[in-house]
Amino acid sequence: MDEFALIRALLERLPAPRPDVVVASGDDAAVVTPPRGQLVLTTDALVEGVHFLESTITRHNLGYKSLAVSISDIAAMGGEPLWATVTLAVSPSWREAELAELYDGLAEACSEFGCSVVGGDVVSTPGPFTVSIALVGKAERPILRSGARPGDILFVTGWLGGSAAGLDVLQGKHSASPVTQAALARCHQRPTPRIGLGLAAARAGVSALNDVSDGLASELNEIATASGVRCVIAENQLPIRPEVKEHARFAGRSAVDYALYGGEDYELVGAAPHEAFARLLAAANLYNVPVTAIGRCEDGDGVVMRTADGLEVVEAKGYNHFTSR
Ligand SMILES: Nc1ncnc2c1ncn2[C@@H]1O[C@H](COP(=O)(O)OP(=O)(O)OP(=O)(O)O)[C@@H](O)[C@H]1O
Ligand SMILES: Cc1ncc(C[n+]2csc(CCOP(=O)(O)O)c2C)c(N)n1
Ligand SMILES: [Mg+2]
Ligand SMILES: [Mg+2]
Ligand SMILES: [Mg+2]
Repeated sequence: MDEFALIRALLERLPAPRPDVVVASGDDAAVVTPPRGQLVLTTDALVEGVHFLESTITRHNLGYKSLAVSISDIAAMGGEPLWATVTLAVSPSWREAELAELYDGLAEACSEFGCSVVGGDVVSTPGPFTVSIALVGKAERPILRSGARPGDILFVTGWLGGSAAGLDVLQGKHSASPVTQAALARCHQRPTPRIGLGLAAARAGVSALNDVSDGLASELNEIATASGVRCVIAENQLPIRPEVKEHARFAGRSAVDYALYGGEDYELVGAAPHEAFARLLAAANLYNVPVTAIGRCEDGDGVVMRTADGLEVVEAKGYNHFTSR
């Protein structure tokens, strides 16, 4: 592979940039026109062997997911994505055609979510393949993790547990039916960042927001710590994906564990005063994605869950890069 021919071939896969991009790839840096409001910046890396294996994701879906997870962080700020840079550390085991497939997935996510790749870097590595994406977005009223107050309602968008159960399926741990397996694999490979609901949350006056990358337990603990509140959730209110319950029965695991500790669902979890929550629910009708109340914020600290047996402490023990393996 020639570095410069590779870059040209990859750029051909991308859609035309947004109108606010003055100079995209091709010069020393990109040039963009700043929007009104505030800018939000995020970056995340996906590493072969840690975030994916050849058996757990296609090249196309890896491109899609690597942008989707960064968009999810912008959504969790109540913002919308604008411009991305993409860094590839390519190991010798990868061929140009596989990188082109990855770029097709990236291009699909750019078109679907309205953002542009404006630059990047390609380097060789003796180590595992790595894709790292930096993303700039805009937010008129950024929603922090620290704004939750006692009395606020805790809520989560969409469905939980699908990604971790999907990873089980993709690693050969079978679940009930082929239809269930396909649905769970899709959750793992193609998460949908909740941009519309994040914007609706900002307009509604939601007080705190986070996205579910490491697991609901971890994200709620981050809100509790940043806001100085106690999060009290109810086990029987968690919106666990029905296919996860089916898979969990076959796997002999608890469906609630997938929801609390599995991670990579890229749903939004937040807190809102009653009136703001009512406004969010009304707006959510537009998006065909449920918004579910899962508990309340109280005075105190930490996260607890009401179960049939009483209150259980929910530790911050989701995915952790330095303790999970
Ligand atoms: N190497 C670093 N240098 C500076 N800040 C960092 C670094 N790594 C993480 N952070 C910051 O720490 C905070 C928490 O990072 P973390 O990666 O846990 O959040 P996240 O991206 O929402 O979660 P996830 O990576 O699980 O999706 C973020 O504000 C992030 O920008
Ligand atoms: C092969 C394989 N093994 C395990 C996992 C699970 N996993 C990896 S990183 C992570 C948290 C999110 O990443 P980050 O915190 O870096 O944003 C999770 C849940 C996977 N996806 N693939
Ligand atoms: Mg991160
Ligand atoms: Mg996040
Ligand atoms: Mg993480």
